[in-house]
Amino acid sequence: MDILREMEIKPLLEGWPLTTIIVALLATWTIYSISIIIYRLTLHPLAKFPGPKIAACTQLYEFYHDVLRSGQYQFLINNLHDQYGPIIRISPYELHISSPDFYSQLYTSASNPRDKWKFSADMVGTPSSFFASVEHHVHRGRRMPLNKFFSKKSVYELEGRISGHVEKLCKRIEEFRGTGKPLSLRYAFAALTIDVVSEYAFAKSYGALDDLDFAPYWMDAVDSILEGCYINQFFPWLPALMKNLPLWVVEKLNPHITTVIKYQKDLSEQIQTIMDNPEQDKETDNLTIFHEFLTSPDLPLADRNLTHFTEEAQNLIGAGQTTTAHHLNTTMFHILDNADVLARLKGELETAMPDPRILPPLHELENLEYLSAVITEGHRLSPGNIHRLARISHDPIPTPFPTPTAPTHLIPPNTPISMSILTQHHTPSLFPSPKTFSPARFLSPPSQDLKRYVVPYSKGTRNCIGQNLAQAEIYMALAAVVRRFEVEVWETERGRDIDVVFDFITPKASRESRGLRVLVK
Ligand code: HEM
Repeated sequence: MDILREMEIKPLLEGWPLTTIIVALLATWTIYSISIIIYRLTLHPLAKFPGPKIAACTQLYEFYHDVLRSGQYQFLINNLHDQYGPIIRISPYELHISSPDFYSQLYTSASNPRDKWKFSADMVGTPSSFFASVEHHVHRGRRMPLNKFFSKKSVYELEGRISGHVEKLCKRIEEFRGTGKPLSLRYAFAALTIDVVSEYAFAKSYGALDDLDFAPYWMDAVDSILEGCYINQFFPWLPALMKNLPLWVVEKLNPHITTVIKYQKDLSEQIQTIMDNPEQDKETDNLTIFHEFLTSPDLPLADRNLTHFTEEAQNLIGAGQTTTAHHLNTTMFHILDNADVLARLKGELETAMPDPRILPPLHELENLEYLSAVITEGHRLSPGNIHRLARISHDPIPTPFPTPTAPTHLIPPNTPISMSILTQHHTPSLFPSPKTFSPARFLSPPSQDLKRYVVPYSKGTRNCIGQNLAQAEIYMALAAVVRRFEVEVWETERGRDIDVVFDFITPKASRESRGLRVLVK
């Protein structure tokens, strides 16, 4: 075979100078690229949809804005909607929609299944997790065992685990009272959320609230993993390669990763112990997600292994920590930054918590009208997940927005279609002055209708599995901190420290941001 191949190729190339071969290859590549571009602009099923031509021609446009400019495409997409309308082509393959009424058509229940787009599933570098499962049925099988664990009922049952950590947070805040020493609420809240999610899911708190400085390395580690999300997307083989590199090389490339690797090792050991004896702890309070996985008939056999469990655990920690901490940090800033909001919230909490030392049960806090409005407005103004969430329908979807260039009103099947929570929450026709923090917009009678457009946890089969846990943390922490402490914002500016300027799936403020810092009086 080899001799035959040599005989065919050799005479063909013999006598050709190297430059001629390179020029021929380049010419072939150029002709191929031009043909692809012409196809994408003319005959491609998405050719009729509006949007910048450069985005339709090549994904390098997205690469430029998300990889080279660090998570900037989402913000540009918002501006592109002003220019091109509610449905736009943002890459050769993907459409983005800004019409809030389309949300429930895209993020649907199991009776109208959607797949995830592999390109966006690759962002987190955990291919065997349910978050990154592409096909609807694979996702269902992997997520099913945990649905019960994170249900509203389970959260109520485990309320004590959460409030215990809120009490610990308050004790730590107390240490700063009257000292004149600034307290980083950003790291304090992040410590709370990592302790809660680790205790809730793995029955083993990471003890970040016990650390003198609130273990900032946890948040920094999760942040640094998330900053790599676009690299993972464009080079999906990279996370697997990193896992196989010697530790010292990985540490050189990303010093924050040491915490994560150590934590993954701890987690693997804990999982292995449970795998060796899944019946252990069954009668105690120490049930973990791994017990659920191992004893659930729903989890496919192929997924009952250490790699799968570790990836699920890693996602829960990452998703559970930064998102909830972001809400607490941002919302607390806006409460303190708006004297009337603070006064009204304190008034409501004084009635609900006559003895500030006693935190009412969660269901009572959830019935407080103003606290609920503040929390919803916090989600609206600065949602914890701002990246566009792409879904694929195997059937064509009718679009309600006719455009001169897309007269068929049908989105072709198998097209990645995305919407973004940030775009939706900042729609001025629904939320006038969208950048203003105004809980009152959710108080007047039309508010119930307005609330359905606030979708911080997304919708449909792939909505946030941890939303009941997150809501519980947020209600308890805000109620306790606002009722018990007089705090004053310290050297924190909205533009520099709070407002979001990067989309790394979760939102991030400027590089100079130190988060919310306060003095406790
Ligand atoms: C304010 C807090 C939170 C916000 C705003 C939030 C937001 C979201 C959103 C928008 C999604 C959908 C992502 C997608 O479609 O790709 C999601 C998924 C997810 N969230 Fe959350 N989340 C929060 C808290 C939590 C917590 C506390 C946990 C952990 C217990 C968690 C675990 C997850 C997981 C595992 C998924 C993947 C669900 C799936 O693919 O089926 N989240 N979250």
